[in-house]
Amino acid sequence: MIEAQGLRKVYGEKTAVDGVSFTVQPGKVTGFLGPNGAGKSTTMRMIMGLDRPTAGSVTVNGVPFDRHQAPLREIGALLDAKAVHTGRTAYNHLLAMAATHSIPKKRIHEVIEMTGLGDVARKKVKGFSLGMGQRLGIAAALLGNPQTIILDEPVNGLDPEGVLWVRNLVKYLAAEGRTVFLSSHLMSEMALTADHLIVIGRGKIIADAPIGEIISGKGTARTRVRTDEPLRLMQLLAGDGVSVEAHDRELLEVTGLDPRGIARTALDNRVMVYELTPLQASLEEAYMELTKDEVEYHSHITTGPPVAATAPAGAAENQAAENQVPVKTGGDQA
Ligand SMILES: Nc1ncnc2c1ncn2[C@@H]1O[C@H](COP(=O)(O)OP(=O)(O)OP(=O)(O)O)[C@@H](O)[C@H]1O
Repeated sequence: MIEAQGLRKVYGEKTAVDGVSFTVQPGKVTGFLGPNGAGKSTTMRMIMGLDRPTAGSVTVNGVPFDRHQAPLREIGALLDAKAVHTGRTAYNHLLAMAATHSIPKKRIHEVIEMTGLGDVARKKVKGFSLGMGQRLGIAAALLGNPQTIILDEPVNGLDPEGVLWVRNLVKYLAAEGRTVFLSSHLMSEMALTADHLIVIGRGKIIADAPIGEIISGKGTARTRVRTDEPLRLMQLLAGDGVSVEAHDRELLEVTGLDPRGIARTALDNRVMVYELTPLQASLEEAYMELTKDEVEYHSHITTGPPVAATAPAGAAENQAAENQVPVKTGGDQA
């Protein structure tokens, strides 16, 4: 378990982490999300005793990292895959780490096998690809068979097989009752991997909840509707807080009204509907909504969106249906 209490880190004028408190529970994969510069790496470094907090405290399995007699056996971390002596072979890198904790050679072979490094274990690290370096970092994190594992961007540079492997590995480790804390900017991957999320923005915790709660609490629920009178239904549904997009001649996507409300309107007006599918918001949408005011480094989109057609109720639908172009209509339009 990882427990942070009022954890704060100030670098000169910059408050990187602003008094955060959270608990990372065993038996779950906890994702750590936040925009660039939000304070994720600084928090992870403080957990690992690599940065001293300006205020507050953080413990790993009940004890601050630097008070553990054998820290590698308590917590394993991949923070920077490049922080390796590149003149050493992968095996010797692990051997040097193992020697500090009297970890037997058998365990080195186990983690090499587990991380798929068997063929390159005797090769010098300086020739390693990004993905091989990540695998070695994960091998090092697992070396002491620790109860708690922290991985900062573990899938960075991994091929699809490697991404799947990390996903299954962290789920397996959590299922064994270990504490797994990982960061990633890949929302789709996080959605498949994490049970719980902690979201940080500008050094402060902005969400700490099970992933399902975060998605349902922030994303906007939509409903896919199939009907043979899309234009009529579009006009009937559009109103205050309801927007409707036409996707093709028969398909609408409705935001702001639940399937029952859509069915009621269709029935009252004798419009036949032959599909009503609730669409769950994605983690990416929920995350963007959560962090929209917390992003320090904004991108500026210079090209327009691929689909530009938006219109008030009744205006552009005919054109859209003809062209089979998505078009929005409804009360939330400007
Ligand atoms: N050693 C340092 N000296 C000064 N400022 C620092 C230092 N380390 C981090 N910072 C600043 O603290 C803030 C938080 O940085 P941190 O690396 O923890 O963010 P992050 O969430 O990990 O970002 P990213 O997703 O880009 O890796 C940033 O504004 C960063 O510039």
